[in-house]
Amino acid sequence: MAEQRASVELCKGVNGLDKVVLKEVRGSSAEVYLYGAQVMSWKNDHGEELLFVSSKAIFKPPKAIRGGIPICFPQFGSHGSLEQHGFARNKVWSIDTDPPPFPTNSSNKAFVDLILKPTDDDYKIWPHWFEFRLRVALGPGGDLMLTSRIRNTDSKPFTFTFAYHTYFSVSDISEVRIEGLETLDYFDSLRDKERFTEQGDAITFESEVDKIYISTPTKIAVLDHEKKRTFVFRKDGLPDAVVWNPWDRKAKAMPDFGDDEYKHMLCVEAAAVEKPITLKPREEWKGRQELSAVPSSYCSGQLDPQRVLLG
Ligand SMILES: O=P(O)(O)OC[C@H]1O[C@H](O)[C@H](O)[C@@H](O)[C@@H]1O
Repeated sequence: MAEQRASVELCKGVNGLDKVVLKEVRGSSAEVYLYGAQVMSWKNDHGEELLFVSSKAIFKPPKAIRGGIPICFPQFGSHGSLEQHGFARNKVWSIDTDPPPFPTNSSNKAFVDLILKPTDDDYKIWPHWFEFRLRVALGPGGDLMLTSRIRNTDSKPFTFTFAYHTYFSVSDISEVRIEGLETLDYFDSLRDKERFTEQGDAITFESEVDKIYISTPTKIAVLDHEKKRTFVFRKDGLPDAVVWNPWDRKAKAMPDFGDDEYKHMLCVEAAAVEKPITLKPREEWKGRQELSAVPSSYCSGQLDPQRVLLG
């Protein structure tokens, strides 16, 4: 049998938008659109889609695409004077053919490097020169790794907030719980961004949620009982975690989101919001999010969050 190789291919996606398709030896894959540097698909080695993309998503600039992993930069949400979630998700990025080296060995991964540099028009909106490099990599086991490196190429400092706005695909939101955020403080965006403390239990969903958990552990688990699947979420350089589900009322109000789709998605987002990041000239910041999807049979048919979180 011919040896399977990891592959990276540039091709056309919805509406002729450029996308890069990453494939790994055991069959997992990921798709990254140059529009927004947005991961729009992540499939395991059985070909099952792990990310949610709305059936009503609009693949047309200048609006951000509803689903996948949009990048919120240089502003998360409405925490500043820029448009909601900043402009990085509305820009066409380029393939970076000569990125500065990474300290880790990437020879056994399918990956692509993308870059965003501001134009003169962008500079008018946010008057700072920077280079934003994103590496999207798929590990041999199907793990999806996103690494952002943002460098200040200006002569004055700048400050930003950031999030990997990850839309997970779930069987039914009422069957899902998050482990790893209990007892933490959070800002509740539905209550004037006021600060509260989460109670001791795992987080479950029965109404709209829009919270920014502050200084979370680096590892979080999203357990989907019906699918018998656990997403394990690791992050680095991104102290906070946003959790969002619009529920029925807000779903109906969003033109690019189906009325019932809130049942099948959950956003959990590695973020830096509470303490904005400041970069001096020539300084670089790095923020990483790593996702894996583990079948529950991994734990002998039992979902054992302690093992998932500590393992
Ligand atoms: O509709 P968007 O601009 O993509 O934002 C979608 C959502 O993103 C985040 O999760 C925010 O916390 C929410 O407040 C916001 O509604």
